[in-house]
Amino acid sequence: MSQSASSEQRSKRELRRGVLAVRAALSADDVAESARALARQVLELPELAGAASVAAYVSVGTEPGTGPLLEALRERGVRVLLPVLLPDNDLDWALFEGAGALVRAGRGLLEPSGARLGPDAVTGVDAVLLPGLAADRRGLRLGRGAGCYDRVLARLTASGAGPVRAVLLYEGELLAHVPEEEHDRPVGLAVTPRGVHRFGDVHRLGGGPA
Ligand SMILES: Nc1nc2c(c(=O)[nH]1)N(C=O)[C@@H](CNc1ccc(C(=O)N[C@@H](CCC(=O)O)C(=O)O)cc1)CN2
Ligand SMILES: Nc1ncnc2c1ncn2[C@@H]1O[C@H](COP(=O)(O)OP(=O)(O)OP(=O)(O)O)[C@@H](O)[C@H]1O
Repeated sequence: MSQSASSEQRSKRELRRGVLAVRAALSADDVAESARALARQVLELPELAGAASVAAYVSVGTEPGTGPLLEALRERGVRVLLPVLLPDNDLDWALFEGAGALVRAGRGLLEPSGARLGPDAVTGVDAVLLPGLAADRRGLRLGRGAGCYDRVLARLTASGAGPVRAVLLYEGELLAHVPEEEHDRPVGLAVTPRGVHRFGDVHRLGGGPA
């Protein structure tokens, strides 16, 4: 198990490098245009139509952009929770209260400056929009490698909460296969600037909600 896990870990590292190199070549205009398109795609999701609360993230650099999306969700009256990175790589959460209430944090991140709601706050939302670097047709997702969102997905499962889980990606990051470790849990959909990709329950691995 440790043998195959470490080869999967090496594959994950290589894949992350490749995706980040492609993202690094995007211009600021590319990122801004994609962010607008991504906002349109997410806002049109029927899965989000009745959502009162959504957990999202504040994009930085060339990540799939969430700026226009965060503003639009807030305008809709949606309660938007944003992550705050904890020293052990778990995530705390605080409310999005406008771009002016975001502060520079470690590791190049922008985080909300308001009251912390606790790591379990994410179990009370209707939808979670996850950052990621790639996903495959089973819905398995590759993240930055700190395991932050693996913890979030595990926490959702453990609590029995069933929010929509959607990873935001660029189109080219939808792959036939991403390396899989035992702790990986699938998401339900991927949203890109071009469209929505729903992953069938038939491919769902053990541990997820029915
Ligand atoms: N915009 C954004 N916010 C997010 C995440 C994310 O991927 N994107 N996260 C997703 O989990 C969480 C923060 N987790 C992080 C974990 C590790 C590193 C990190 O190791 N950064 C490198 C430099 C940048 C990089 O490699 O991409 C470092 O500090 O060396 C950054 C964020 C919550 N907030
Ligand atoms: N539920 C969990 N609790 C604590 N640590 C975990 C959990 N799930 C995974 N991890 C740890 O997180 C580390 C990174 O895992 P992995 O490489 O799959 O990250 P990732 O999914 O790419 O990143 P992220 O979840 O941050 O987006 C691994 O060492 C793994 O053991």
